[in-house]
Amino acid sequence: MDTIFDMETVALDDENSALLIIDQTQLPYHKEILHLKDQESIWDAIYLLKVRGAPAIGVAAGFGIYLAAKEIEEQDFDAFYEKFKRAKDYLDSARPTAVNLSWALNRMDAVVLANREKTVGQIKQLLLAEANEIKREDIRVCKTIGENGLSLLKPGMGLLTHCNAGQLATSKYGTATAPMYLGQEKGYGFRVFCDETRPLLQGARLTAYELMEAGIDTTLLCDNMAPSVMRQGLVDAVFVGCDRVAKNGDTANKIGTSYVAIAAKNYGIPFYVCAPTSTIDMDCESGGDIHIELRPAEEVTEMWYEKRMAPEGVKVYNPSFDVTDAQFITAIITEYGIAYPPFDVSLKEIFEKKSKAQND
Ligand SMILES: CSC[C@@H](O)[C@@H](O)C(=O)COP(=O)(O)O
Repeated sequence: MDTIFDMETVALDDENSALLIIDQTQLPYHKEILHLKDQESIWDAIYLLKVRGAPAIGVAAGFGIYLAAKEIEEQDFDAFYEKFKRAKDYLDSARPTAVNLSWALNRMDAVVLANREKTVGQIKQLLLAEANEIKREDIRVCKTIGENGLSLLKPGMGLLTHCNAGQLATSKYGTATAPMYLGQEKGYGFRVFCDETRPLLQGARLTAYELMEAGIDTTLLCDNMAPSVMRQGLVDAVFVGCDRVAKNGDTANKIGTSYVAIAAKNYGIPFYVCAPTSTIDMDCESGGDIHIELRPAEEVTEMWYEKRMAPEGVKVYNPSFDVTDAQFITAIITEYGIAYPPFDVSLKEIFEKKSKAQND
């Protein structure tokens, strides 16, 4: 168990009824696998960002709700479903912004409802199969996003990313990092700048760590440095992940993403959002409808310091995400192709392509 690539971000130990995750709050210095056996610890792991990143949260939710279902003793469908629904709503409340959490739980719910004529034992087996499929799909989807993203790049380019939309935020490859990893395999020699991403430093602790483990030329930036390196001509393209993309292309991602997008537009640098279709919410009209998670003040004032840094009693505003307006986004890279503005048209086409592929 040497590098992050030998470990799985999220896995199921069915025999011992446990969800296994790498504790991301301990990285990069401690590689610890947590064995989560009850719903409260799974909820906590999501809320406390031990498992994080939209796709990885979705995979964890799939396995998590399967484990909850497995524990339900009732054999009568209605009694089983009542408890299942309660467990689903509970997990769904762990974090509000990444749509993959409710997307995965709704997918599992649909399996239960479509099989109400079967025995509860059979339904549990179908839930296991669906949770495994959510994970397998995530791996396939990230690889295809990587190939689509790489088609836009040339060897030797300078790339910039914000937050962690890497292997640790997904089951494999990541989304924004997938073109970087695939490029590395082909000897593209990218130079990657990663923003530290305050307040939780996912860029410094996680992205820098995983890119370096893959042997990629990595430079860490404080969050206020991106415009400076862009002005010096060191950045040819920006790649970021996302937590929810609205129908019009407005995109919620980790706080700070929107200012990177605004700076990129100012310097004429393409700004790409890497989005599995599971993260595109066609029921959400625009960024204004996205629920932005507010997190505890201590993450800003205390968490990364030996003693409290900010004055006692200061008011703190700590939103976890911001919305990048569609006008600053050059393209949205999905597993079904690359969507260009106007996004209300191109995203619709992406979903038409998806439903055609699923029906063929
Ligand atoms: C492929 S992960 C995409 C996003 O989920 C990621 O960039 C991000 O914003 C994660 O936020 P986090 O609060 O760490 O879960």
